[in-house]
Amino acid sequence: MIQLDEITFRRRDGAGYRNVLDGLSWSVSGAEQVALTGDSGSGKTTLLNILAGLLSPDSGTVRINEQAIHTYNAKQLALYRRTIGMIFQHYQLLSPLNVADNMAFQARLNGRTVSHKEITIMAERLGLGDKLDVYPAQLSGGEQQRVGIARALLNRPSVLLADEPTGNLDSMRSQEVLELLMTLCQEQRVNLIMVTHSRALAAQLPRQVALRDGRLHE
Ligand SMILES: Nc1ncnc2c1ncn2[C@@H]1O[C@H](COP(=O)(O)OP(=O)(O)OP(=O)(O)O)[C@@H](O)[C@H]1O
Repeated sequence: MIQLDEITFRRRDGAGYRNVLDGLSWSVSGAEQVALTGDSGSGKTTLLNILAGLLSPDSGTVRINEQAIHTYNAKQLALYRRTIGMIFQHYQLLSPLNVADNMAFQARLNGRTVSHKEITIMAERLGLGDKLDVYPAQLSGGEQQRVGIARALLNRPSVLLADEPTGNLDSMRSQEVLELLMTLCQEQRVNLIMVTHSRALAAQLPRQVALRDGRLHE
């Protein structure tokens, strides 16, 4: 459950400032899957970063599952960030760890025990069943992307923020990864917010919103 009210976020623009987000309000119910679209520079990544607690709005309120994160201090935000999942175009896998350990990394960092069985099941679902012992450098871009998805989901997040999660993949792979992401989020009842430039991908999510002039349009 996400509730944003009257969010304003400004960036320096030449000599002055510009409101990238300008009185933005938005409500997303639990486990809803939403595609976030908008022109380049419209503020999509800024909005994801606010939802992730990486940026604070200049004004307005941000409630994620009843947590008023706009009131949080740095320590509280760090704890909050552990409860959400983030998938970015650059998957940031850890090169000295094999696929299995990369998958479990985030959950373990949060003190959650991840069994080998859990890792194996997730790997099978993502078509990585025979890759658990190999290292990121030996994987294709699509495989690395799927390890990133597994890592986020094994952490059992309540919200998954995905910024162009299929950005580096060809259209067939993008389609595959999107379908997996949607299915797994549905099964785990995870709120999925996915930024994409692709109309074809956006159209497959049950809800689409476009960021324009600092606000969201359904
Ligand atoms: N660190 C920064 N300092 C100043 N301005 C920034 C910074 N990061 C982004 N901006 C500006 O804020 C605006 C929104 O950027 P943002 O990255 O959120 O857009 P976006 O919709 O995600 O774009 P894209 O689709 O190209 O990734 C842009 O005008 C950008 O130039």
